[in-house]
Amino acid sequence: MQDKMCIEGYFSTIIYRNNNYTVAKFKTDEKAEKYLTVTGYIGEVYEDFPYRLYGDYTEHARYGMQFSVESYEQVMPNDDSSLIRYFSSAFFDGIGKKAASKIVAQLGKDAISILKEDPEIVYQLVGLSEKQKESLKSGIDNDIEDSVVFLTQHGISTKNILKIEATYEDEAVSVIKENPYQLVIDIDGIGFKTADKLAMSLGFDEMNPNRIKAAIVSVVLNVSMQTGNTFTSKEEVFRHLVKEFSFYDEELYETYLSQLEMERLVYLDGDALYHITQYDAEKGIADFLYGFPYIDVNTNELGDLDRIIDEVASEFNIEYDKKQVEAMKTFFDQPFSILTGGPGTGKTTIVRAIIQLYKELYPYSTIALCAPTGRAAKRLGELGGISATTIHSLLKWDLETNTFAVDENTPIEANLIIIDEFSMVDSWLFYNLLKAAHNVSRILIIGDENQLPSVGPGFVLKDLIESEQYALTRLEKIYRQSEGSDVISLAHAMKEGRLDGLHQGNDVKMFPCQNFQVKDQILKIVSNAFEKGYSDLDVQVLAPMYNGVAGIDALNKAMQELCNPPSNEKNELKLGYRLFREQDKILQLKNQPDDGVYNGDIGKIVEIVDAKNDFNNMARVVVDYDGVFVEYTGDLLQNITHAYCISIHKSQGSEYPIVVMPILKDYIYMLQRRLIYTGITRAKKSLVLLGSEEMLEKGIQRTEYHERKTGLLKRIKEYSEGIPF
Ligand SMILES: Nc1ncnc2c1ncn2[C@@H]1O[C@H](COP(=O)(O)OP(=O)(O)OP(=O)(O)O)[C@@H](O)[C@H]1O
Repeated sequence: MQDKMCIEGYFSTIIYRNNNYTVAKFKTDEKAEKYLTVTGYIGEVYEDFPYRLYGDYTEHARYGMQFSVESYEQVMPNDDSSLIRYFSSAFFDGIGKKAASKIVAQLGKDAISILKEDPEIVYQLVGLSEKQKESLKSGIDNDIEDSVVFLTQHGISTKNILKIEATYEDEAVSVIKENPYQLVIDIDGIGFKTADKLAMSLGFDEMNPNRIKAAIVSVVLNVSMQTGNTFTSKEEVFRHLVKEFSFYDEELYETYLSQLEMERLVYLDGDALYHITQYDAEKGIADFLYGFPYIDVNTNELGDLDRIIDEVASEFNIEYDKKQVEAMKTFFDQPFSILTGGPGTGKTTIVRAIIQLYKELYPYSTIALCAPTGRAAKRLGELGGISATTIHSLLKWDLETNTFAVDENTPIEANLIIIDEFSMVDSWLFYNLLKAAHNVSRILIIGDENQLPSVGPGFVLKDLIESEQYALTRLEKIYRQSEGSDVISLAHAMKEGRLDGLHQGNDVKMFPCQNFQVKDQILKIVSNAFEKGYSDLDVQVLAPMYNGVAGIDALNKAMQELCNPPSNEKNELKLGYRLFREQDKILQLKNQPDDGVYNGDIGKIVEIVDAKNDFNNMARVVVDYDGVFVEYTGDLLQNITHAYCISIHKSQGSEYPIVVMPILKDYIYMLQRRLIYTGITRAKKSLVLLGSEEMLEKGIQRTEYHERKTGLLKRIKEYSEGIPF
């Protein structure tokens, strides 16, 4: 901070504000009315309080000299005029310029610190009404501004300061001084590292119990997030403590674990160690489903179901087979049911029928259709004549705090919830959905049980099915006969560990090639597809890893050259090792619900504005996601990457006309049946596999590899066996 420029003055006008990114007029000289435009992440500021801003002057091509703020702090007013301005500000209700002058005249230039130290002094002031004295006392008591100064001094970013203030209000400084690691627990977005930095600068000891306990909680959560397992083991966490924190005391470790368990930060189940959020999620799911539904469901009208199914069949001009009819009846018979099946087995067909039947049977009821990704939600919405949303937007997720506005107190206002692509739903998200579903009378989940599990911890679909406690319809007959049906046959064979039809079909091709040849082969295939009229959005290359000659990064670079070469007409932006260009195919990496764009969505860059041409002095990228335009600046730019080649995990929930998938020896540690199956079932029309058939064969034989450790099945069983816990 020391080597940064520093200016002092008052904020006068906020010109622009978006997620705390602020452009403001800042008065640097009150008498001369001198203003400067300042930009940066700035929280709530007060007009009548002087501020000290740290940062740099920047010359803006269009708007001239500006000051880019890196951090800021309030300055205690200490001359007559700024003190009078302060005491007559909105902080002190009922105190005007006259009364403020009296305060300053009696207490002098240290008025603020005198009042802070001894607020009772207000009663000794003369010339103020009782009301004014009370107002002075309560206004001065406001500690928030001290916390800004304190946190700034300890290197906490402005963004995090805003979150800390919102959570602790007046208590911020005292909470942090006592235990900075409390931030990890209370503030989403502040991790162990940030809190640790603060603690170290406050002089905390490396072996401070709060530090080691916070480290344990953070390791437990990180291991879960990295592995997808909902729990880890006591031993594994201890190994991390030894390696990363030089903590060797096993006895003390046990003590800390018991304390953390009592504080409800972790949960121990034998040797299995859960982060409390993961335990609560699994227990909460089992608990909710055990008692579901929580309201009376009237099933009297169902006498007519057979007739109405016939009506719907003729309306849609289809003859449902026995299993499909059974699926519909099960849905109406059971409040919670699961529909599973591979591609082309009629899942969509059944959902469409169920929606129609439900509307006829319960014309005044409402249906919430949702899916974990934006793309899947869009597809789902197209079939039922009802709009579908992502689960996150159904629950009104708040990105900043990672909380849901729709919850047990503000529940989902629908009678039926249908969730598609359920294999992608993790345990924590499902729990949050169920918590808000007490007024719902029916839930239907649909998913392909052979696909990869969710990115987040848990394997909910698998556990629910394996528990055998819930109504399940497994669709097996393949109906799709048209384009892409060879892909579907191959997928179904793969489920049994076979590769039927790999060389016979028209829609599936396998070309042998070595890893160093993959790039050229892909470029050839993509060029051929372009010649046939396909666009780069139609062809999706999928790979399981990022590094190496045939990794995602290298393939993206090569494909960018082919699909979107440099041109004078296209603006570019370099971000780290990536070079974005207008017209690039882009992948969204995170959920951004406010912008209507979600993890896994694919779009095209329509505009890149260089920082020097931007009003806010920030580089800007605008991406078009099929009509939804999203603007990225600052940190948000981390949320996009190139999408010519993406990971199989990221492709979950999406489908593409042509999928090209290298299967190479390089990927040996990644290849397993669920991964390959998920990748190939993304192909709607054709699938091109490149590489080694031997690796493909090996991969699909690997079924237990990387299987997740979860506790949901056990929790469900405990409930069904009536074991209280
Ligand atoms: N009983 C049936 N009679 C005739 N065609 C059917 C029947 N059931 C489904 N189909 C047809 O089979 C095709 C695949 O069905 P559907 O799209 O519902 O399957 P899906 O399981 O949702 O597949 P995917 O997961 O690939 O989207 C569709 O064209 C559908 O019209």
